Amino acid sequence: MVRVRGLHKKYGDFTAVDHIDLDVPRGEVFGVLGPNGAGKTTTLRMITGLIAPDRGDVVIDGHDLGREPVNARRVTGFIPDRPYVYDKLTTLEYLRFIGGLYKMKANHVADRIDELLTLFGLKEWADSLIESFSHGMKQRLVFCGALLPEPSVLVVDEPMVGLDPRGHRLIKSLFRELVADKKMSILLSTHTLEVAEEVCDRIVIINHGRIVARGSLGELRLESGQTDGNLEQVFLRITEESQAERDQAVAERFGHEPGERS
Ligand SMILES: Nc1ncnc2c1ncn2[C@@H]1O[C@H](COP(=O)(O)OP(=O)(O)OP(=O)(O)O)[C@@H](O)[C@H]1O
Repeated sequence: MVRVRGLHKKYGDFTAVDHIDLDVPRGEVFGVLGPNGAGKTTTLRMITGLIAPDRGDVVIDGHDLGREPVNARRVTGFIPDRPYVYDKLTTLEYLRFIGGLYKMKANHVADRIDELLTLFGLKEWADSLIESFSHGMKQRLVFCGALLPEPSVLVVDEPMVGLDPRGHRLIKSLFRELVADKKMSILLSTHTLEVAEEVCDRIVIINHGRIVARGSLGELRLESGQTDGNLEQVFLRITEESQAERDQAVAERFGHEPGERS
């Protein structure tokens, strides 16, 4: 499970993530939604330990990321928004390299690789150089690499980019299968709201680095007043309302600056 408390990150004077609290139990797909620049990637990268927060705590399966970074990362799989892979390796070399990093036993690595390449339709490219792969094939390979060590927490940033419709279907059903036996938690950020609607048990909506709504789709519908709406309608209503509240707060604050009063 994932427990996040008071996560905060500034870039210079700009606050990218502002006091985020999250709890993701095992067996749950948890969606992190928000407009461009809302702070989703920064939040997910802090949860995986790739960016250090200015303040706040992240605990992964009982391991505090600040105090036990290796133990916390050992159980975390990360699929970033762009597939960074070593182009000059073959599929097998790349996956064996990952197995080595996680100190997996060679026969277990071989079994897992076979299983994952079959699942992701890459078996016939096992000996091909990654540089010959399309964007979607690289994305499938990144999924294989992240799942190889059987993480208990999977953090996924924009998983659908580059995938064809068959890939979309595979990933959506895979997410539900991975959490079905309650051994894994998935934290997922996406702009593809149809995917979030289909796979997420609960959702937070972030805007300007802050959580502006959280709950199941049903709860978000109630909160937004869009009781029959789909997630897109609910998302647009909530983000528009939070933007209007923010604009009003800024106007009130700066509209009453001493120098501007008559
Ligand atoms: N390294 C950095 N230096 C300065 N500002 C940054 C840096 N990384 C992110 N930001 C800023 O922090 C804010 C949040 O960025 P982030 O990438 O987390 O947003 P996001 O919600 O993932 O957006 P998108 O949906 O467009 O991918 C943005 O305004 C971005 O410009």
